[in-house]
Amino acid sequence: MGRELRLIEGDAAMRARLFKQGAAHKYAHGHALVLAGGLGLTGAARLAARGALRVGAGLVTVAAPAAAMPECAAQLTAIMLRQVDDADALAGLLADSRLNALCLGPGLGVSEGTRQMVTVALAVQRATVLDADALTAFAEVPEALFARLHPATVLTPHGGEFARLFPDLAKQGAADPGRPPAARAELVRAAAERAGAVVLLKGAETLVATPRGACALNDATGPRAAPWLATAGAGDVLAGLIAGLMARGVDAGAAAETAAWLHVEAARTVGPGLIAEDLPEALPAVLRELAG
Ligand SMILES: NC(=O)C1=CN([C@@H]2O[C@H](COP(=O)(O)OP(=O)(O)OC[C@H]3O[C@@H](n4cnc5c(N)ncnc54)[C@H](OP(=O)(O)O)[C@@H]3O)[C@@H](O)[C@H]2O)[C@@H](O)CC1
Ligand SMILES: Nc1ncnc2c1ncn2[C@@H]1O[C@H](COP(=O)(O)OP(=O)(O)O)[C@@H](O)[C@H]1O
Repeated sequence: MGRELRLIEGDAAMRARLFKQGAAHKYAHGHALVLAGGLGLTGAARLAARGALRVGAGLVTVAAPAAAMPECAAQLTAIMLRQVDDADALAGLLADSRLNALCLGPGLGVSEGTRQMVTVALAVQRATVLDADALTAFAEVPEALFARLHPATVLTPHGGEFARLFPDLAKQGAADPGRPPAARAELVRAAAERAGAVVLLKGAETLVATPRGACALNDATGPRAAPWLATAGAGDVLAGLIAGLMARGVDAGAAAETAAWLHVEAARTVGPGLIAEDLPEALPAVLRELAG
């Protein structure tokens, strides 16, 4: 018999981890850092950063290379901005241990520079989300990535990215939407065990597996269907939501599950016509409804 596949729900445990209490100041709610790509490529990181801020990280900073600083500065207000041109500069910035959750990948580019930044980020052993180009950059050398991962890392591949890192598991149908989630869950568990990190495989039926063998389903079919979530940048926002929750101290598995659930609720609040920018802005209504 297969192992349990839990359904992610907006329950009391989720409420307990989402709502801020008491008189704590902003640093008590964590500081998320989102790495941005070059000129003209910063939209994805800005979407992620906005998600991190809306989900309650106390502070969010975007780090961008020199050429992209004016573009970011023109677009960011509550979100802070720092210049980071390469892996050495990132290492310098990370000397500030208050930057407690990192998000790398959206719009970052598939390059040696991205691999070096991922390596630096993983070396400091802080809560980290790796998405998009941070995954694709290791397509030729997935074992080099897995060797550096730690349990506070969340990988958020879509089906294509999953196949680049786990080609054998993809061939067995891990990301095949025609297969039942319970069958796919075993393959996503195998991915998480191999990687030594949480793996969130995106789709209408998103699966979240931990390296210890737990697996949960965020079901966006049937009554929770939100097909309009298949829009450019939606996954970038999801990566930011996870980073924001981890900045607040939520562990990797719970952060991935909670973010996936909120993401679909936000999409359902907006409805058809949704674009990625709408997702962070829909969060206050989702959180209000969840609070009851
Ligand atoms: N506003 C912005 O700035 C935005 C910036 N963005 C940034 O762009 C960068 C590239 O990201 P990306 O995801 O668009 O492209 P890529 O990594 O080449 O993968 C796409 C290929 O994979 C395959 N594929 C298979 N299954 C799949 C699935 N389930 N879902 C999706 N794809 C699937 C499929 O190939 P096929 O199967 O069709 O041959 C497809 O052609 C990245 O940095 C991202 O952050 C975007 O987020 C958009 C908004
Ligand atoms: N048919 C669908 N129904 C519900 N959610 C979907 C559907 N298709 C994709 N999604 C969600 O939309 C997001 C797309 O992310 P991704 O593929 O990374 O796009 P991008 O790179 O443009 O941000 C994921 O969170 C995924 O779970």
